[in-house]
Amino acid sequence: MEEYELEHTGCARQEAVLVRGGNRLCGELTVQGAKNSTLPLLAAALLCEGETVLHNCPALSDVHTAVTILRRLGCRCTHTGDTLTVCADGMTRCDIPHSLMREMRSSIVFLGAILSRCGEARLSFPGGCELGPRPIDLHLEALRKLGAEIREEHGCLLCTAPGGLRGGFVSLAFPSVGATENLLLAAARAKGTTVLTNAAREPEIEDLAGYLNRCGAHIHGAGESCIVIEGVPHLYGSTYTVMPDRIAAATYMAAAAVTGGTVLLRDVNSEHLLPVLSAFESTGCAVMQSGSELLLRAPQRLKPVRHVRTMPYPGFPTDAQAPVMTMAAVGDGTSIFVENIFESRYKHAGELNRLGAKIKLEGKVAVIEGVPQLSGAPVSAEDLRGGAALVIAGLAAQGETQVMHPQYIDRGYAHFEENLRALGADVYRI
Ligand SMILES: CC(=O)N[C@H]1[C@@H](OP(=O)(O)OP(=O)(O)OC[C@H]2O[C@@H](n3ccc(=O)[nH]c3=O)[C@H](O)[C@@H]2O)O[C@H](CO)[C@@H](O)[C@@H]1O
Ligand SMILES: C=C(OP(=O)(O)O)C(=O)O
Repeated sequence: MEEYELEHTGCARQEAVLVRGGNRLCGELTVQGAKNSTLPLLAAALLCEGETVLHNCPALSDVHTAVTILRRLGCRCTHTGDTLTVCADGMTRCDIPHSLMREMRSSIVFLGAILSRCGEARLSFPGGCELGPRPIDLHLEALRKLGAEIREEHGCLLCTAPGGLRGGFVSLAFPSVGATENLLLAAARAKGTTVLTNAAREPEIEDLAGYLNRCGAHIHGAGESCIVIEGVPHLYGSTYTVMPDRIAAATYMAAAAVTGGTVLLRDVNSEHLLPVLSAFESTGCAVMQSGSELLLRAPQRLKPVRHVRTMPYPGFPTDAQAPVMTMAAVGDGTSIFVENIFESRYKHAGELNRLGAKIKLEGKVAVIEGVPQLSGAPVSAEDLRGGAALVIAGLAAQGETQVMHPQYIDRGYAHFEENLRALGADVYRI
């Protein structure tokens, strides 16, 4: 075992992804473990006595940040390959510095876990990709229902749970993924029973509950709108395999699709992908599933995607909106997208237009008139999925595309260029 040092690139600002378009992508790929599952699972390690051993952790800068937070809290973190081992028995602190909080949105899920473990927590507001306002009012409201006292001072959240957290009734005004996770983490060891209604139903919630239950928690109904958590006094660290990343899978499918290619993905949970599979099928792609494998075969020219409306799970995931928009951009006809989750998640559209796409925006609606051919140009990633979408568009474009600020892509895709090269793409980090 070595001290944890995942080989994330932590790249400097002047780096770019260089794509020479035109190659048809063909081949096989094993999909990484889910970022959005790994991060709350690492926070869950704080609640456990003994070691948490997580297999299938992707090598991402966000995972690196989560491990840095854990180490700063006094946890021991080691890794072998994609297995991370965390022991929180020697935890010494209950605060996270602003510099780490602002690195990623998921830093906020440490709040529920630290509060439960220490009875107090001090941290600031989380950072992450700019997708419009991303308040945490629902997280704080939910934790207050469990007895937390939270004050905001100079941008810092000062949280205590005098007498410990107690179970309670919580109804979320919106099925927020992060607020649901924070509540599961806070309630798992609270005194008494917590009932959460209008909970997020994303598969990552089930993964978190699955791990906590393996450690001794009593959580019922994860994956449904009503979750019941009977608090237990102790949780014991366990071994667990992170679920496959449904958004990474959709991204590689889109990459193959825009090049008229064929890709066989391994380690996929097709059930989690149902909301996006119909979008692929509407473009004329053939999709075949067998066990944990999924085969996508794209036609030479895609049909339009027609309609995409992002919604909480089981609706179409907002995280797949940008990659799928690249397919609409080269489809034979007009597609209409409606982004219902985040206020400002179309920053990639203007950059796609630089590559020759025809996308018009009006509020939450994007109208995409497919063009037969994109043409390479310098563009800039403004967020994680938008950055991946620009690389995908570059694969379909004639000539060279340079995508600046690839550090966004490193937040969510492990070995992105390497994986695309394995499928035949001409793509390099420069
Ligand atoms: C690390 C992680 O898992 N990130 C995912 C998580 O983000 P995240 O957990 O931040 O997303 P939420 O489900 O909380 O946010 C959805 C919507 O609710 C709003 N909201 C949320 C919390 C709150 O306290 N108040 C509030 O108004 C947000 O501004 C947003 O408009 O779910 C999103 C929606 O599927 C995904 O795009 C992100 O990839
Ligand atoms: C928006 C995302 O992540 P985060 O919530 O961590 O910013 C994402 O994974 O697409």
